Amino acid sequence: MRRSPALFAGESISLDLGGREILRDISLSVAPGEVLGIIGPNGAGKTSLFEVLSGRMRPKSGSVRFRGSDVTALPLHARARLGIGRTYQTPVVPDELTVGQTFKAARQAYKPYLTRFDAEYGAELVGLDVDAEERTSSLETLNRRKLLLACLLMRRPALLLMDEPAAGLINSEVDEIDHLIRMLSKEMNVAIIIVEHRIELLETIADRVMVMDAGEVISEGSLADILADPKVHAAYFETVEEGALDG
Ligand SMILES: Nc1ncnc2c1ncn2[C@@H]1O[C@H](COP(=O)(O)OP(=O)(O)OP(=O)(O)O)[C@@H](O)[C@H]1O
Repeated sequence: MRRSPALFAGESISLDLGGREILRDISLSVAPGEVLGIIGPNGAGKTSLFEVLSGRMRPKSGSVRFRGSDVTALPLHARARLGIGRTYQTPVVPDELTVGQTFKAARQAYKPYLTRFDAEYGAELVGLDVDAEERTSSLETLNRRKLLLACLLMRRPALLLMDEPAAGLINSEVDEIDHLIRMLSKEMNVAIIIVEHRIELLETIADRVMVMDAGEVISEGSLADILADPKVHAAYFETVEEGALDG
């Protein structure tokens, strides 16, 4: 299959933290509209890789490229302005604010300031149906995730880095997130890199999957390819209970 040119790429990324090697020579790329899934046992380095890709950490070596430019030296907020959005494993909302105030803060986070219509567009995309006067602290996990995602989507990002977007959700809610990710990638051409523990979620949404273990990429390909890879089984069965990769 011929792949479209990369929108975003990490090239030979290595990272040390606290004197330990956390990431070693990791390369990846994603094209517009493509979903790349990243899995790996606990401590594999998935979140650390996101820190480097999003601009919260500088790698020891290697580079990050977006739309052909080297963005390795740009911090998170500068990458956000270019069109890179990131979501976190825990959906931390601004507790003191209402939903409406949160949208307003997001609209005015940086110039050009967005309008109410942009905020409505974001809320509509994610299907967020809550009162603007409601406090964000009273929202359930799914609506917290939707609110934070809406705040990103109102700026129409070209790339989303999503760290376990289904964490803390029940099955029907996971289906909603799954549907949303497919809509964003396939209908709106957003490139998405998603860290996910639940392999069944990747089955329906990921075009390709990359497996990490102990700071390295140990396998890459379709979900069927990586599930058939003995290296992946070895990495999982050494660290998680037997049967985690079945089904
Ligand atoms: N600030 C830090 N200083 C030192 N070591 C760190 C730091 N942050 C993470 N690590 C270590 O880096 C390794 C990779 O952690 P990371 O959180 O990136 O893995 P992960 O694959 O996201 O794991 P999980 O699935 O449990 O979230 C772990 O061994 C962790 O202890």
